[in-house]
Amino acid sequence: MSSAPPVFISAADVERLLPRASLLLPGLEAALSNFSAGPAGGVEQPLRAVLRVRPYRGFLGVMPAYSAADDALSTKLVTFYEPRGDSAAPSHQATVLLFDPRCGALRAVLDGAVITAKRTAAVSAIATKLLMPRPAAVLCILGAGVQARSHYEAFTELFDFTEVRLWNRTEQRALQLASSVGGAVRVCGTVRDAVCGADVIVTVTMATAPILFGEWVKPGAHINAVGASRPDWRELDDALMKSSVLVVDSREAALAESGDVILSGAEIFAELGELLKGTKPAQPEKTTVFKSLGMAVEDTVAAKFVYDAWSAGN
Ligand SMILES: NC(=O)C1=CN([C@@H]2O[C@H](COP(=O)(O)OP(=O)(O)OC[C@H]3O[C@@H](n4cnc5c(N)ncnc54)[C@H](O)[C@@H]3O)[C@@H](O)[C@H]2O)C=CC1
Ligand SMILES: O=C([O-])C1=[NH+]CCC1
Repeated sequence: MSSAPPVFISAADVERLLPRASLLLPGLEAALSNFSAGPAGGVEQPLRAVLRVRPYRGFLGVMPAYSAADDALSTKLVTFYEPRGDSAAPSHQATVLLFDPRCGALRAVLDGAVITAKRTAAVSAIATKLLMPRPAAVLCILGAGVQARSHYEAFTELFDFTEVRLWNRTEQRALQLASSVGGAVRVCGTVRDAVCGADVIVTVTMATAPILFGEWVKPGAHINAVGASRPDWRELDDALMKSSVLVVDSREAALAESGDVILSGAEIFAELGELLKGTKPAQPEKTTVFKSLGMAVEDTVAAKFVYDAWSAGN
């Protein structure tokens, strides 16, 4: 049973087998609900271990999870490094190991970068579906890297925005992203101009201090706060954190890892899984923040999706 060597699934093959983040929505919605159901939900997921690579301002995260509903066992190894002008390497690199949960044998080694990009955008889309104002016309993305692209692709597929705005710390990078995607994107020179009147805002930067301020945000807007995954890093200011209904992927992780949550002292209203289960109301009429840190079980769901498609000969 354990003798077959593991398969290696490259980034190109993950992209081919998982062409759209939206394919993950049913599996991720179920996994988020199961996670928030506690032990009865059958998700085993410890807080990730994050090791510092101090001389290089880098981090290595180890993210294991088992999902009984999916009967899938995996761990992701993800490195993320603060921006350095001299490095051509992507800021985030990842590998997912998928095991046979029945015997512990390693079945697949998958490139984790595409999985991370797509599952994160899919989870933001799940939160947005529940929390965005109705109607929602203007989407604003702050950041122009890997996650900015995956969020642009998922959100323009799933929602009917009439305008998409983009801001990045270096405008050139925003212009490059805007010209490489299919649709019309307005590149803005300041965060304030970009978010003014926006219905849905996505923050996907490597910022370590707030870039988005509550006074600029339209009441009732929904924000997906995806960056700032260290306890001393910020993307959102205290005013925005404290005046919004705050939804997180994992309470435990938010209280241990999110500078926006810890340093603002904002109260967590619910986990996304609780909104999905209906045990907490979504409140789309209010200003809402979904603080995403990324969960191992999301990678488990995505890796199993890709491995099953690969095994089926697709
Ligand atoms: N919540 C989740 O599940 C996940 C969150 N992330 C986080 O999302 C964020 C974006 O990740 P990627 O797109 O992969 O990174 P990336 O390196 O591809 O893009 C980062 C973007 O942030 C900008 N940036 C860099 N330093 C900045 C600063 N000090 N202020 C404002 N902008 C700055 C860069 O110009 C670039 O456009 C990161 O914070 C990352 O850790 C990444 C993966 C999963
Ligand atoms: O979930 C994830 O893979 C990550 N979250 C923050 C950095 C990487």
